[in-house]
Amino acid sequence: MNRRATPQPLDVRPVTDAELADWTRAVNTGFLRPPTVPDRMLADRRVAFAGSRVSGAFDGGRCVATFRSFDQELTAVGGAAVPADGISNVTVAPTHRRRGLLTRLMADDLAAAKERGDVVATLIAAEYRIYGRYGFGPATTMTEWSIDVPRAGLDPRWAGPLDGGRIDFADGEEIRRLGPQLHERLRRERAGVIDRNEHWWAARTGRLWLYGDAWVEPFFVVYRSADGVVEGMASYRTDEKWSDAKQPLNTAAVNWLTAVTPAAERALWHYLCSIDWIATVRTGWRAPDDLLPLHLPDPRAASITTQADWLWVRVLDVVRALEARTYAASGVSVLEVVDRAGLAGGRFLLDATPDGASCAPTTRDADLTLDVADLATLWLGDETVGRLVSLGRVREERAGAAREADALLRTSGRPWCPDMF
Ligand SMILES: CC(=O)SCCNC(=O)CCNC(=O)[C@H](O)C(C)(C)COP(=O)(O)OP(=O)(O)OC[C@H]1O[C@@H](n2cnc3c(N)ncnc32)[C@H](O)[C@@H]1OP(=O)(O)O
Repeated sequence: MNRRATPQPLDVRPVTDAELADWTRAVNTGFLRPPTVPDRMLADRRVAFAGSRVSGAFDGGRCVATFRSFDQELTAVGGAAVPADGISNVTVAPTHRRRGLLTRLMADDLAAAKERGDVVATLIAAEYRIYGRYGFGPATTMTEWSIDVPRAGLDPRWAGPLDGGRIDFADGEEIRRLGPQLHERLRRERAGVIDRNEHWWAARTGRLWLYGDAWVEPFFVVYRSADGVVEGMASYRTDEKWSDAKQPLNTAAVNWLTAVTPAAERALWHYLCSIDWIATVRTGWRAPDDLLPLHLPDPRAASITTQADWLWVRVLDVVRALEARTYAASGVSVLEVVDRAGLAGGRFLLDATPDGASCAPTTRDADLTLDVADLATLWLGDETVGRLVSLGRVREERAGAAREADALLRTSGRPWCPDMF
């Protein structure tokens, strides 16, 4: 008789230290990477994941689903950081897909994050259609440009900043020493930026091997102002490519570039676009309103290679999320927030002024009805209420309410999350 065995219930739970190798093989399998986990990478992951909440699903002792979350800080509009539940390493083995494993892991993690008091959860989505069902909305956009250096029109004889500032090469040790302070300055100013812990700097300077192939040292440069203050930094790698006619066709690919003053930003891009042999600069993950193209005498030399949703946010606490950000004007808006998961929904009165805001549950009539995922999309300022009304995603309960809400939520720049996690 041809009878199928009754499936055993899957064991969904936190992963023990001894199971980390099996868990990491499962992550690699889910991400279509060679499953082998080199000993050094495993040891380094153990260090980097020490504070993480690592969980998985097991079938007959084998790891078939993975999930990791960790404490993160996300900068809201205006510069205040909110506690976030950063989510990463989400995989379900192709042999166990579409049985609700991700849904179980996500529900457990979001409930725990809410319980801990996190204001939002965050992730970078592999595919657009996975996470909306769990209340996440796309909250920042990433743009990458490719710069055709000979067409850009920057002075090729440039020999460094003319404002008294200077650019110097740095080694990994210097980047680990100087980088964290620079990033702290960036994240006090820019909505969407997340914190970088010591493991982030260790992994980007060869101290920890967490992902991908073995370490290849990039170039690091630091910009200092005339009075010696570090205001910018970049990491980039280059290839070796020459045409048959012996013309250099090399590319400089930026891993990350941080600048906290206009002078630093101008100088670092000019530097990258005037390195001998470099014909193309790939900018890495920038904000869609990055000034870069306009730094070039011919902005058309910068063509967009990628533009896509980047950081996804899930609001867990509407009151704290709305009170954490700043507002462009004074006004009141009553929001009916719909949350199918029952974590954050309700009707809230936002009373905003440029000097501060309060938000509280209310029984007043709603001005706008929206899903918790759309609230996340609006929260960092990368979208407008008016556009979401046109898309049929936000319902205007009172004529003019969308325009009034946009006047409050409007921001002068778009949010930017420079990091993948
Ligand atoms: C933050 C990050 O780490 S992003 C990385 C995400 N991981 C990947 O993309 C790796 C490859 N994919 C996978 O590992 C898995 O397919 C996952 C993790 C995306 C989904 O896991 P599953 O356990 O199959 O999801 P689950 O069964 O809980 O699905 C729940 C619902 O989401 C839907 N869904 C799941 N994955 C997708 C997808 N990629 N696209 C569209 N819908 C999806 C399912 O169809 C299901 O819908 P239904 O309830 O209407 O039937």
